[in-house]
Amino acid sequence: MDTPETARCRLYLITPPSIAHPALFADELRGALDGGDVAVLQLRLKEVPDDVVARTADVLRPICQQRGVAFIMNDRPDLALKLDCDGVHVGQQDAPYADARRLLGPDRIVGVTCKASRHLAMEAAEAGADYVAFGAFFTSSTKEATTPASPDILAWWSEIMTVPSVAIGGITADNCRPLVEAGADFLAVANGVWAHPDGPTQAVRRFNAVFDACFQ
Ligand SMILES: Cc1ncc(COP(=O)(O)OP(=O)(O)O)c(N)n1
Ligand SMILES: Cc1ncsc1CCOP(=O)(O)O
Ligand SMILES: [Mg+2]
Repeated sequence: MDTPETARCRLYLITPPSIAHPALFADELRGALDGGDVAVLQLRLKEVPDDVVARTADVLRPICQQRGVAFIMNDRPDLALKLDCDGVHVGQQDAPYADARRLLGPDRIVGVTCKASRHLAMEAAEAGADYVAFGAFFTSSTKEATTPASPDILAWWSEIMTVPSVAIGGITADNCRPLVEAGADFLAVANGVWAHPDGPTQAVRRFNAVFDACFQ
């Protein structure tokens, strides 16, 4: 997740909210990864029993890790460790950053939701978070209750901080350009890839075409 100041923006995929058949979703994931550069896949299954999360992780993690894509668990530092994930993403209602770091050690990734708060982001970065996540930038069909964020926060952050930023919330290949131009290091996307009318491969290709256009 290293991002020098001028680094090209990268995709941070988030799984759909439910995965009924991990083997079928694995094919969609392979298709998405065939579409171009992807930095991260976050496994985000809410209110699903741990054994189901574990079985899903065991199918998806090797696909990611074989292709150099970091595999991140949402919400649960304990599962991230148990299932040998590359890291965890924690929100303000989840385990505190310090607890996640203590459990996962210095080498795994710990990212923190900061909504639209400069204060939360400064706190997380000073505590040692590997990235700070801002959003939602657009209406999300994946998560209803969100805090509206404006691209200004990405521009402010990239001016003064080196810790990478992740932008999230309703992002598509068609609306993402202002976020990339404002300095987002990563775009976290669920629906904009898995529900793209032309499929995940094309979606990833189109995001990367926008990144190419902004970083040439
Ligand atoms: C990259 C990234 N950013 C933000 C979130 C949201 O986390 P949180 O606020 O804990 O909400 P839930 O995802 O748990 O519903 C995220 N998951 N990933
Ligand atoms: C987890 C989360 N947090 C804020 S918006 C969001 C959902 C992201 O999914 P989508 O890209 O489909 O809006
Ligand atoms: Mg959470």
